[in-house]
Amino acid sequence: MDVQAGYGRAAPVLRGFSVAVPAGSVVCLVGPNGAGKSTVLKVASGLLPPRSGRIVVGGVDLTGAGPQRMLAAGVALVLQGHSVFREMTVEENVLLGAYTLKDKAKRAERAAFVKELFPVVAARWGTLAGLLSGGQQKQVEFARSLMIDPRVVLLDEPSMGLDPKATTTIFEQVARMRDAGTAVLLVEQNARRALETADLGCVLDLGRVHISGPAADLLADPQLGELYLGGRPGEVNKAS
Ligand SMILES: Nc1ncnc2c1ncn2[C@@H]1O[C@H](COP(=O)(O)OP(=O)(O)OP(=O)(O)O)[C@@H](O)[C@H]1O
Repeated sequence: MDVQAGYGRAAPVLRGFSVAVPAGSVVCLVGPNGAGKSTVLKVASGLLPPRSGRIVVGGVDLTGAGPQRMLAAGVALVLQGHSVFREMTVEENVLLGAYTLKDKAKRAERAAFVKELFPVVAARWGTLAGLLSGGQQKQVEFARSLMIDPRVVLLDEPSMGLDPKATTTIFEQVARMRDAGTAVLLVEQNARRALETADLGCVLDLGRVHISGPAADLLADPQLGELYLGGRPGEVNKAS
């Protein structure tokens, strides 16, 4: 809430930024390159302490908490690109997400849950993760992030580098995570597709919220479409 944040002595990237991610919803952050979308995720996951403002998780003020405390409070981060360990099996990769869970029964329960949620993960459980396609690896990362039963998952560009078919699957899986009870804060270059999956959208510009509201309203706003979503859906080049 009202977060100012930046890097080193440089001018702030976030200048009084606020976003709420209600339980059971996907919130999509949209904005031009360099607007600070990834920075929001770094602040929310405890990787970058805010210069001012507050971070509240489930009603508890966690401002200044590092990544480990944020994780313990139920904030999981899925990084941009691929972070599976290619030489380890899918099972080993997924179970890494549960290293803070000491209770074996709870670990097994969560593993069964993520296998049900992500059928590909279950089907390739014993396979080396490096042998999976990019979209399948991303689902392994989703499954790993859900092992701690997080309140909120932060997703940084999950469709990056994926072909259209894999992108569709990934957005379907984001919706399934939400439907299974996890709140999601999603950053995507593919803003239109992401807003189609999201419940709420928030446009970030110059370090502040430019506009926020139901994702469907943002998608329907012609001005936003021109500025941030690469034109209207299905719009053809009028000059041709
Ligand atoms: N580790 C860093 N050190 C210094 N400056 C950084 C660092 N990471 C990001 N920045 C700067 O912060 C600003 C916002 O970057 P950020 O990655 O949050 O934007 P973004 O909206 O996610 O952009 P993109 O869509 O291009 O990924 C940029 O000007 C960037 O150069």
